[in-house]
Amino acid sequence: MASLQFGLSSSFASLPTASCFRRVSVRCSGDRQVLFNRIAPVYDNLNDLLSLGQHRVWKRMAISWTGAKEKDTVLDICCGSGDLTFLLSEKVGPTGKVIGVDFSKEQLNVASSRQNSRWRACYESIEFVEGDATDLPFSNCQFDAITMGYGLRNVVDKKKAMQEMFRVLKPGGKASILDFNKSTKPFVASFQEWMIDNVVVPVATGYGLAEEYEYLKNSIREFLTGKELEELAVQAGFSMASHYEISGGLMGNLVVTR
Ligand SMILES: C/C(=C\Cc1cc(O)c2ccccc2c1O)CCC[C@H](C)CCC[C@H](C)CCCC(C)C
Ligand SMILES: C[S@@+](CC[C@H](N)C(=O)[O-])C[C@H]1O[C@@H](n2cnc3c(N)ncnc32)[C@H](O)[C@@H]1O
Repeated sequence: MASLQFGLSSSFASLPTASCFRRVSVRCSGDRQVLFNRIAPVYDNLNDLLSLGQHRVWKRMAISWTGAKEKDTVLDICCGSGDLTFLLSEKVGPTGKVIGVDFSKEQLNVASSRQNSRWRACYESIEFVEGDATDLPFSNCQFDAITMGYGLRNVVDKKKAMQEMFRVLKPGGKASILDFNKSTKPFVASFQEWMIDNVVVPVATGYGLAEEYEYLKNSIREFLTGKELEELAVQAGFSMASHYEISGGLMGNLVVTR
């Protein structure tokens, strides 16, 4: 046995170590949790750099579609570092209530640091909560409005996430779901993938996060088209569902009404 082990170990000795084949598996929820924990320290800066700041425009559009107003109680699902959570708090003000929920501890740590580092009265209304979009720790009909920015595409069970969104939203309330658009136009899809391959991943490689950002391409390929997202929302019980393409179809925003 020893010789066999020796033989095996000696033949393996010349092979590259497993770490050379480090591939980031992102098939299951736990893998995605690890991925977003890993990118948390650079996530905001890379979004600004790689979208030339445009992602802030897209997020403000998503907020405007919620109809959130002063004194509302609102929820940001898959809040990450809190971009949409902070924008919601500016809408509902200090008399409103905003909850940001995410399952990545590191993303929530960044969000809390941002909340503590720049004081605004409306930020006092924000609470960051660790939780899963497919099993929200909230009551039925608790929220006047909901946002979900670049989250649904990353959730493994999208149907359950949509059902949970329906459950916690008040009747007549709106949810605004911003994400990459899975375009049905070949040129748009090709441009999206070219940008990821030739701009996004090379830049991310400089941060040691090539595989984490390579995930983007397949996550969009495996996502739902705008029409399919509308169908998913209606199946979950929403009375209205409209998907709007933005920035030439690179991004999309689904607006649903309970
Ligand atoms: C805010 C944006 C993306 C957030 C985001 C979502 C994810 O699912 C990820 C998964 C894994 C790693 C990172 C992310 C992630 O950052 C959108 C803007 C940032 C994008 C990374 C840049 C996308 C570039 C566009 C394809 C083309 C932009 C053209 C023009 C500059 C507007
Ligand atoms: C691309 S980030 C988006 C963050 C933020 N909404 C924004 O617009 O920048 C996706 C976030 O979704 C979270 N996420 C993915 N799947 C989740 C799930 N099942 N439950 C809770 N959070 C999840 C990740 O941890 C990550 O913070």
